Formats: sequence, C-alpha cells, structure tokens
Amino acid sequence: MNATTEKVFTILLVEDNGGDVEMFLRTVEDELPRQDGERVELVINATGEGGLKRLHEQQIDLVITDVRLPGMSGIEFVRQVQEFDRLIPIIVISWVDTVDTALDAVRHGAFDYVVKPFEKFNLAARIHRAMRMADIFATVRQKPQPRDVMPFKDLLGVSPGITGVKQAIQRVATVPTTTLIVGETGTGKELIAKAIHERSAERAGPFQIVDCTSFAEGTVESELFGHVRGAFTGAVSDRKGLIEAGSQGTVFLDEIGELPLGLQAKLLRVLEEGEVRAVGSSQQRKVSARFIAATNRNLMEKVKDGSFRKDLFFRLNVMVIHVPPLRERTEDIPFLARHFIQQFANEFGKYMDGINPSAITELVAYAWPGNVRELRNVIERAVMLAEGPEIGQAEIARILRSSNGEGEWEVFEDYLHLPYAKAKEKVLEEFNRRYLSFKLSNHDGNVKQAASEAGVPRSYFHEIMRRYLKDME
Ligand SMILES: Nc1ncnc2c1ncn2[C@@H]1O[C@H](COP(=O)(O)OP(=O)(O)OP(=O)(O)O)[C@@H](O)[C@H]1O
Repeated sequence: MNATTEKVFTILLVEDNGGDVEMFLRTVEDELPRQDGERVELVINATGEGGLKRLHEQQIDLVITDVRLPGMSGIEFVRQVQEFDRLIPIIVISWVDTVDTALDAVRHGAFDYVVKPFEKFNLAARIHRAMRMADIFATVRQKPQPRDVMPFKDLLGVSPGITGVKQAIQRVATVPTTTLIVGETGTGKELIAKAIHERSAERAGPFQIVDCTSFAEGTVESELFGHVRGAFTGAVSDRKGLIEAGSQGTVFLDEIGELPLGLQAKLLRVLEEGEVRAVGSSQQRKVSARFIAATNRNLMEKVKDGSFRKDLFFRLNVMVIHVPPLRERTEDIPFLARHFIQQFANEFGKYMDGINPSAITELVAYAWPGNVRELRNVIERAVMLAEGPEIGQAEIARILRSSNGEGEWEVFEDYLHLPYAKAKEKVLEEFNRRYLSFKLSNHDGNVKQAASEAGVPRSYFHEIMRRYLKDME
C-alpha cells in the first residue's frame, strides 16, 4: 500500500491522567484492529478547551474524553463537540463513581462510554466499533443534508436505508400530500408516520390512528365515517368517525391493504374530495387532514388479484416510502440494540454496561422476521434475564434459538422458580412470541399467509401479534 492510498483515522483523546494516556497508547498500538491501509493517529489534549481547538484545526474522526476534566467539564465538552459536528462519534471515559455523568453524556448524544479501570481488549473493541461507526457517519455526511431539520428522537438508525427514510420524511412533511409507507411488520411504519406528522403543518392537530384490521364485521363504515342518530339499531346519537376525528391533523390508515373492497371507493372519495358522509346521512362533511397509509402487503399484487381497487392504488402510490427490513440494514442492529438496552435497563431499574461484541455478531447474523419489534423484544428479554452488567453472546444465542423455535424447552426453565400463575403467563407469552415469529419468518413477514398457515383469521393473527410481539409488559 503506498502513501497516497493510506487512510489516516485520527482519534482525539482528551485526558489529563498520564497513566490513562499511556494505557490508550498501548491499546491502540497492541490491540486495535485496522482495516487494510488504515493508520490510526492519536492526538492528545489534557483539557476540553485544548480539545476543541484541535477539532477546529484538523480533521478528527473520533473523540474520546474523560468526564472529569480540569477546566471545562466533560459534559460541556461533549455538548460543544456535538454542536461542532453531530457526526463525530464520542466515547466518554468514566470512573464507577461518575457513571451517571457518563450516562448523561450518552443521553446527550455520546456514542458509548467506558468505565475505568480499563481492560485492553474491551477498550480496543469499543474504539473499533466507534471507528467503524464513524465510517458509516462519513458516508452520511457526503450526502447533502436538509438544513434546519428537526432531529429524529425516536426513529433511530445509521444505515443508508434508514437515512434515506429520514430524508424522505423531511421531504414529504413539507408537502400537503398523501403518503404511502410500505414495509414488513415491525419495521417502524407507525413511527415514521408520526415523524411525518410532527414535521408537518398539521402537527398541532391530532395524530389519529385508524387500524384497518381491527374493525368487527359490519361496523367498519360507521367506525370510519361516523353515523347519525337512528342510522341503525343502537345508533342512539350522532357520532363522528375516526377520519373526522383526525381533522386538522393527520389520519394514519394502518394496514390499508386489509380495508374491505366496498369501503375503498368511499375512502378514495375522502382522499380526493376531502369529504366524508356519515352512515345514515345524506350530507357530505368536509375533512381537512393529512393522510398517511401503511401496508406490509404488496398492493400491486392485490390489485392484480382483484382485492384492492386500482384507482385507490394509483392515488396512494405517489409519495411512497419503502422501509427496508432490518436484515437489509444490519448497521442499525448494534445501534438499536444499545438503545433498547438502556431503555429496558432504566425501565427495570438495572445497571447495564452494554453488550459484548460477539453478542452483536449473533444479532447481526439473525434474519429478524419481526424486524425492529422483534429485536426490541429480544433485548427486553436479555436485559430481564441478564445477571451481570453486560449482555453476553450465550444469552443472545439462546434467546434467538428460542425465537426461532429451536432450543426446545430450555427457555422455560427460566420460569420454573416463579409462582404457577406467573410462570404459565410467561410460558404462554413465550409460546405466542415463538409461534408468531416462526410463522412470519416462514412467509417473509406476510401476515395473510402466516395467518392462513396458522389456520386463524387474519384479524385474529393481527390481534395476537399486537399483543405478544408489540410492547410486551
Ligand atoms: N428505527 C427505529 N428506531 C427505534 N425504534 C424502532 C424503530 N423502528 C421500529 N421501532 C420500534 O419497533 C416497534 C414496532 O414499530 P412500529 O409499530 O412502528 O412498526 P410497524 O411497521 O408499524 O409494524 P406493523 O406493520 O406490525 O404495524 C415499536 O416499538 C417501535 O418503537
């Protein structure tokens, strides 16, 4: 490799303790893996002020800083680095007694934190992970980013796939148009719809979810469009429908592919004319709302088999956001896993230090038929069962085997110490989770086919998916 093709990766280390600086130098020298043709340079400063000066003077790819610094505090330094460039990953160094401050730094955007005393291999693994993340961030930087954009707080990910989705959200939010979000179950379609709403002119209004799978036979029309008093037995007073309830805001039509054919023409009228007619009424009422529809189905196929109207398809198929499945954006897996670990650690009141790199390898190799929702559930379980501060490879492998329907009854042993009722409830949860994931993975996330193989109506399959694959308590 000649000098012109050598890539220099520069790490800025802000640390005033000579012993720790020495440890970093040795770690980088002895343990840190390099990519072909990559040279790592360590730039050292003892203060935050000095570190910021370096940041303005030369290209820095990764920042590592102690939380306790002479002069400017570590947290203030992190804040100023973020202000200078949000895409430089920051690793925070802490002692056990300053872990809260380090966690605070992570909440404010630091990429990771390490706790002293260091172990060389662990430190090298974390630096290496941050370096590869910096590479990903660099590819994001090369693409023109819209200015003055609202940061995405809930929709996380660094992959080109999710970055493209975020850019599409920014674009569609500024135009008053109907949007269609297409993606497998659990890819974040509802989160995306909310993100559009929050950035749109309708953000002060309601975000009304209309789940097209959840209506009982015969009540759909009145649920959607409302009814007037006396329209049918039991209609004792006028009632607004879900679509009107979203007026001045956003109506999110979830699983639009499941809307009965007879109602599709009425929905088309709402989209085209902005009018609804309540059941039993002869008058049209104006509805001013943004419409976002979502589906995990191939609507074009549904048009071909006659179960979806072509005119509605064309009306929807203009501003389309395709959300890639998680297995096609594996860069997001470590990122999301760490986020969910912190989320559940807080929820369960546990101290968690992170996840072992080999456990990450397990996660990346898995196919994720239930996508981010399934990853969230796996991490929830891993945090719940973790006995130490770090999630290990063996735990992840075992949980994934059980998600996959392998591992036999081994997993139920976790519950043997619980009282009977609680244990039964947990086993049922586990069974449902496994069963649904297995069926979904057999059919590449296609709910209709999975439900048909399971021999239950699609609406019921959706209901148990919602109960057991989503936000489990
Ligand atoms: N990019 C992401 N960052 C953080 N959390 C995510 C992301 N994508 C999905 N999630 C989480 O995964 C779960 C499922 O997301 P969501 O309900 O938006 O998916 P969906 O595609 O609408 O699913 P379905 O098709 O089954 O209705 C939620 O808990 C959500 O918060």
